Amino acid sequence: MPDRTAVALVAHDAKKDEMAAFAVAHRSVLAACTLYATGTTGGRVMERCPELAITRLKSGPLGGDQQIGAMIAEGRIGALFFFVDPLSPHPHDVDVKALTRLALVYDIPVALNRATAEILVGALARR
Ligand SMILES: O=C(CO)COP(=O)(O)O
Repeated sequence: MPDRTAVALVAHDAKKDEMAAFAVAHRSVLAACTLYATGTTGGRVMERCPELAITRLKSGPLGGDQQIGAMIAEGRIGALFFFVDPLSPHPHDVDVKALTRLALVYDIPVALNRATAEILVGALARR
């Protein structure tokens, strides 16, 4: 069983402002979770929410997406918030695909956009 209290935050560059705003809006729910993030996303969220303890992994293009994917495979992540930019090319597109694929393989809740994230964070709040 995945660690249901552990949450990963990932956002493409064009979605980082949205991820930071999402974290601000739901900081109390997120504070009750064990938080992991890819490097730049984690930095941006911590700028806005310095009270959140976030373990920052490598930046996505440098392996951070793969690190989170490996944690999912190990049962160490219970939910993934991954704000995807569908309108830009990404040099590490294969890593992005691998991360979302592993989230499906291990059947963890995944929010790929803000609308779904609002629903998922509500579910986390009720746990
Ligand atoms: O590239 C990413 C997702 O694919 C996210 O990585 P950063 O948070 O380091 O920008």
